[in-house]
Amino acid sequence: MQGQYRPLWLNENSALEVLDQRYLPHEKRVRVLKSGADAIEAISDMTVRGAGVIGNVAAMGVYLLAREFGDDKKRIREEAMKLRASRPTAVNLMWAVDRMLNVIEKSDDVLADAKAEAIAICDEDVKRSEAIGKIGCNIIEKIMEEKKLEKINILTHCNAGWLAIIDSGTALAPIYEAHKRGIDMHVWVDETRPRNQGANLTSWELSDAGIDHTIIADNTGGHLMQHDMVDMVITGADRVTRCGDAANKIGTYLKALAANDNGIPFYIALPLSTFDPESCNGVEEIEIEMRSEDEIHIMRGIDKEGKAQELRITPIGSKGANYGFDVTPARLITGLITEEGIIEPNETAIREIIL
Ligand SMILES: CSC[C@H]1O[C@H](OP(=O)(O)O)[C@H](O)[C@@H]1O
Repeated sequence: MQGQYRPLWLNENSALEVLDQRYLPHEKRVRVLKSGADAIEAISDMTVRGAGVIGNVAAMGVYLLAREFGDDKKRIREEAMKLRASRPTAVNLMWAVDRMLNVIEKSDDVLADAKAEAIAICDEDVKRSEAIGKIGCNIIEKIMEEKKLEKINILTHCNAGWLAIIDSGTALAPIYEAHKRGIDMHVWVDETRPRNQGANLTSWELSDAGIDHTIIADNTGGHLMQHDMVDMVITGADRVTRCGDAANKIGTYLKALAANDNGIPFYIALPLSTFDPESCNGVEEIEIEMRSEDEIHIMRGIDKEGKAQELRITPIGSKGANYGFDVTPARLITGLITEEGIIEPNETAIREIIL
């Protein structure tokens, strides 16, 4: 299951190797995960991140638990529950652990079945992201036709490329497909404070693919939209309720408001595994991850000599509040791009597909 654009793979000893996303774009470091505890740590400290990949690593983490605890299904389940709680917002994590545990429950050969299921979950994401790419690209072409555009400007927030869902992502999948189809395009990349997934990861992916892009400070999008410099917005999602509210990286909601005010189409791209049928009102029902305030106070990067540095940018003593996600209400979303087609963000349309 190793491919050029895979952020995780099994090595020859069947241990899990992951691309350590904390060091990108400056260093391509690989971390080896040998146990369920390693997988929990890698998800919590954001060695790996992005809704889909968190789910993949969680699935592999359950397989690693099977390697540790053999046929002891009770122990595997207990440890898997810790894995399930390693980040609270992205629903793919819970979905993947539950799917693994269902297979293990019925299995007579726990290790072999766990390995096969974890690989299947990863491989299915390749198909999902490919389909999202094609379906989303058709929308890009439609918008260009309607607006008679020769070149399209797309804004994206955070990173929802192949580092987040193998092999081409969710929000970036239509952009990769458009590039393949030879569409003239430019991407505005929100830096995505405080962890800078846009500035560090999306820009790295797009540079590697040779796609024209510009990194902007998070607060720039509204201004660009007022001046007709954005034709559409596409983001990923960590959890979408059965009524169409979408939790995504903090700051997404403000972009959706600005897009709505300026009549700009705002799409969310997601695999069906990101839907949460249990919840409806996302603002009230989705748990928002709170992360360490250090991520607000401290910037990481490299100096002129290429040496890694951490710099405190706030006064010692000032408090920081680090909300990881926000919820964009369905009324601000033009459409949900999924592997099954475009879904309107409302309960009737979503129920038809997921229930
Ligand atoms: C495929 S969705 C990617 C998704 O992941 C982000 O969160 P994080 O970097 O904290 O895992 C974000 O909300 C993106 O849209």
